Amino acid sequence: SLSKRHKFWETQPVGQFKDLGNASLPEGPIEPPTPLTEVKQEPYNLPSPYEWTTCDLDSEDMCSEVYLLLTNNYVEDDENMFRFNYSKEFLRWALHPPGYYKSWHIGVRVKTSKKLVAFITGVPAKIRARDTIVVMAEINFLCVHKKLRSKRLAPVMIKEVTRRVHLENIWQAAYTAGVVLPTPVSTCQYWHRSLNPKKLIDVGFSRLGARMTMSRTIKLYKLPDQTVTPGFRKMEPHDVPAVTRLLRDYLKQFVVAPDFDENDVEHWLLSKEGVVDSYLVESPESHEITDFCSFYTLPSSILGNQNYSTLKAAYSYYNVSTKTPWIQLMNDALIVAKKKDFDVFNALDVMHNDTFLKELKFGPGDGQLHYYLYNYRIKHVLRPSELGLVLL
Ligand SMILES: CCCCCCCCCCCCCC(=O)CSCCNC(=O)CCNC(=O)[C@H](O)C(C)(C)COP(=O)(O)OP(=O)(O)OC[C@H]1O[C@@H](n2cnc3c(N)ncnc32)[C@H](O)[C@@H]1OP(=O)(O)O
Ligand SMILES: CN(C)Cc1n[nH]c2ccc(-c3ccc(F)cc3OCCn3ccnc3)cc12
Repeated sequence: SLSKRHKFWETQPVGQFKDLGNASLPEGPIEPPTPLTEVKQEPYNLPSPYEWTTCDLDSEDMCSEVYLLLTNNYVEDDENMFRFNYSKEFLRWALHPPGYYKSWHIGVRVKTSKKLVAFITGVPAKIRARDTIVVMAEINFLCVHKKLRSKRLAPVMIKEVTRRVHLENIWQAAYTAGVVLPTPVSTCQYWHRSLNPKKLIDVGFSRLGARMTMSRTIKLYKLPDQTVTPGFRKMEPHDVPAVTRLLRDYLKQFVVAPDFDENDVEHWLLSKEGVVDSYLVESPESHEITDFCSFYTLPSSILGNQNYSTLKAAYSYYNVSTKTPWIQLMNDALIVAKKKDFDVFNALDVMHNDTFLKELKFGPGDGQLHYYLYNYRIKHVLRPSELGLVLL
C-alpha cells in the first residue's frame, strides 16, 4: 500500500501514507467544514446507464432488493469460501438507529431494468476521539455488483454519500474494511471460537488439528449446558439506564469509542431476536448490575458446499467486566451462543478482548480489519486495545 497509487483516496481528507511519522500535523479535523451554501446541491454524475435511488428499508420490497444485492455481492473471505449474509431484520436494525437519515441509504439502479446494482450507507453516531465528541457518519455496506467491478463506481458512491452527509452539517466519518486504504487508525486481528467443530471442519472453515481426531476435537470445544455466573440473565428494557452507566464508564478508557446515551443503548444493545443478544450480571445480594456481554448475529453463506448453505456466526459486540472475571463472563457468552445453535463465535482483539481470546480457545483468523476515520487525524496509530468501537 505504501507503493500503491490511490488515485481517489489521495484526493480525500484522510491521513496520507506520505504523512505517516510527520508528528507536526495536529490531531483533529483535516479540513474545516464548508459553508452549507457551498455544498454541492445536486447528486454526482453517474455513468449514463445508471441512476441514484434512495433505499427505504421500511419498504419490504426495497429491503429485499438490498438484501439480495448484499447476499450475492458483499464481502467474502480471502479464499472466497464464505460471504456475509446480513438478514433483512439486521439491516433494518443497523440502518435505523436514533436520528438516522433515509437519504444516507443510497442505491444505484440500471435506468432501463431498474435493477439495484450498488449500495452504500451512512448512519449518524456520536464518537469520542480522545477528549473530543464528534458527530460522525458511520459508513457501511458499500457494495458494487460483481459484474460492475473495477469501473471506478466506488469513488462516485463515496463522494455522493459524503455530499449527503455534508448537507446535514456533518464533516467526519468512521468506517472499517478488510483492505488497506490511506490510512488505518488501527489494524485489528479477528479470532474465531469453534462451537460446532464438526460442521466447521466439514465446510472447510477449520482444519482438524495435527494429531487430533474428530472426537477429540469435539471434546476440546465442549461447553457446559448452563451458564455458571450467579445473576447472569438477559438484558431487559428496565436495565437500559444501569447498562448505559456501566457501558459509558467502561468506554471512557479508550481513545476512540462511541458516546452512547440511553436511546443509543436501547437501540444498539437491547436484545432483538436473531439480530443482537445482550446479557448482564445482576448481583444477587445488591441487585447492582456489575457486568455485561453482547453479540450480534451475522451468518455467512457457504459458497459451494453440498451439505451446508449457511454458517451461523455470533460476533462479540460490547462487553464490560467489573466483578465477574473476563474469562468467566465470556465463557458464559459462549455457553449461551452454543445453546442458540451458533457454529462459531467471532471476536476482534479490540478493547479487553485479548484477555480472554487464547484461554477460551479462540483461534486466530486469516485476515485483519482496519479502522478508518475520514477528515479526522489521530496522532499515532492506535493499538487495538485502545479502540472501543465495533462497527457491524
Ligand atoms: C464527512 C462524511 C464522509 C463519508 C465517506 C467516508 C469514506 C467512506 C469510504 C467507504 C467505506 C466503506 C466501508 C464498508 O462498506 C465496509 S468494507 C466492505 C466493502 N465492500 C465489499 O468489500 C463488498 C465486495 N466488494 C465490492 O462491492 C467492491 O469491490 C467495492 C464496492 C468494495 C469496490 O468497488 P470496485 O469495483 O472493486 O472498485 P472501483 O469502483 O473501481 O474503485 C476503486 C477504488 O475504490 C477503493 N476501494 C476499494 N474497496 C474499498 C473499500 N472497502 N472502502 C473504501 N474504498 C475502497 C479502492 O482503493 C480504489 O480507490 P484508489 O484508487 O484511491 O485506491
Ligand atoms: C465490519 N464490517 C464493516 C463488515 C466487514 N467488511 N469487511 C470485513 C472484513 C472482515 C470482517 C470480520 C470482522 C470480524 C471477524 F471476526 C471476522 C471478519 O471477517 C472474517 C472473514 N470473512 C469475511 C467475510 N466472511 C468472512 C468484517 C468485515
